[in-house]
Amino acid sequence: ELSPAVNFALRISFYCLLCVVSSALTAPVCLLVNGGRTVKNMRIIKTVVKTFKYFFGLRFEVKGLENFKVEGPAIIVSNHQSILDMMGLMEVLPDDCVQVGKKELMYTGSVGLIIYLGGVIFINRKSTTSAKMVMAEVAKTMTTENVKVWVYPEGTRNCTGDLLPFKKGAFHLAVQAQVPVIPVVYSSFTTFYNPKKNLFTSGKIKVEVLPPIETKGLTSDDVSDLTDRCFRTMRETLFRLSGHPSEAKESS
Ligand SMILES: CCCCCCCCCCCCCCC(=O)SCCNC(=O)CCNC(=O)[C@H](O)C(C)(C)COP(=O)(O)OP(=O)(O)OC[C@H]1O[C@@H](n2cnc3c(N)ncnc32)[C@H](O)[C@@H]1OP(=O)(O)O
Ligand SMILES: CCCCCCCC/C=C\CCCCCCCC(=O)OC[C@@H](O)COP(=O)(O)O
Repeated sequence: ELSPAVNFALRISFYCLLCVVSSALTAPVCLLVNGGRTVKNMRIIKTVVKTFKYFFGLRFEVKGLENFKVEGPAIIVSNHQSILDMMGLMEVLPDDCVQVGKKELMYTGSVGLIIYLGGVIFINRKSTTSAKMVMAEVAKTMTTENVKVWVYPEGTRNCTGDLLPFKKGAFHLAVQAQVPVIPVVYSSFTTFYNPKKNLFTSGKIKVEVLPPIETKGLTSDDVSDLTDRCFRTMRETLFRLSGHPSEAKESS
């Protein structure tokens, strides 16, 4: 019987190896099929990544996919718990949707290459000015190229079972492009995944795509309210999906 620490390290290493090897094998396919960096590669990447859950005994229960069916572009915002989120992302990712990621991801070898080929938008989190410039450019191109953009508004991974305060970039982007915000919430991983306790077992993840929040007519003055509204809705949903004790009491 392996100790929990060894077992955890082995499972995480296997996950990373799977990402590295699959990326190395998928990158040439993307290049052959689509010729270079394009969001179309995400369809190929998605097909590969959707098989990963079977290796780890993870199950996804998805509700509200119909909420993605908005006409034209949108900003999708979701909670970010772990590097495992990549599986949950690919489970529901709509076509023609790119993600915003930290630029450090570009330097992860084959994984960086596949992320680059998939059209991920890289931002420098250490420079608000340059991040804002990149986001403003995205606001323009998402309309002309008709793509959706997926942002993790917490800006970093957080596996506490709660949300970190939201950064405002995603909501500025939505208002600048006058496109709806679609929140997506994943139930807390804490029952089956906790790096501090060396816990990583099989488990079920509930996912809910919430109704789009319109931003037509909103200006930069409304960004804070929009951010708060999304935060509150997503936090309530997170607690409901995760069976949070205080929420469970309130709703019973
Ligand atoms: C085959 C197997 C292969 C595997 C392949 C898998 C592929 C999957 C790819 C998955 C990629 C996932 C990547 C995930 C990540 O990397 S998450 C981390 C990076 N993402 C983010 O950080 C996004 C969220 N962050 C933001 O939106 C921030 O707001 C940011 C733009 C980065 C700026 O950060 P910061 O300075 O910390 O921000 P604040 O929000 O506090 O803003 C400061 C003030 O500036 C104002 N602001 C912000 N943005 C804008 C804007 N666009 N226009 C105008 N003004 C803006 C903001 O309002 C603040 O001012 P006030 O306080 O309101 O006065
Ligand atoms: C051949 C060279 C090998 C290099 C090693 C590469 C190892 C890569 C291992 C695993 C890849 C996991 C999938 C990556 C996609 C998930 C993106 C992600 O979750 O990034 C974290 C970022 O959102 C927030 O960063 P921080 O929480 O602030 O930090």
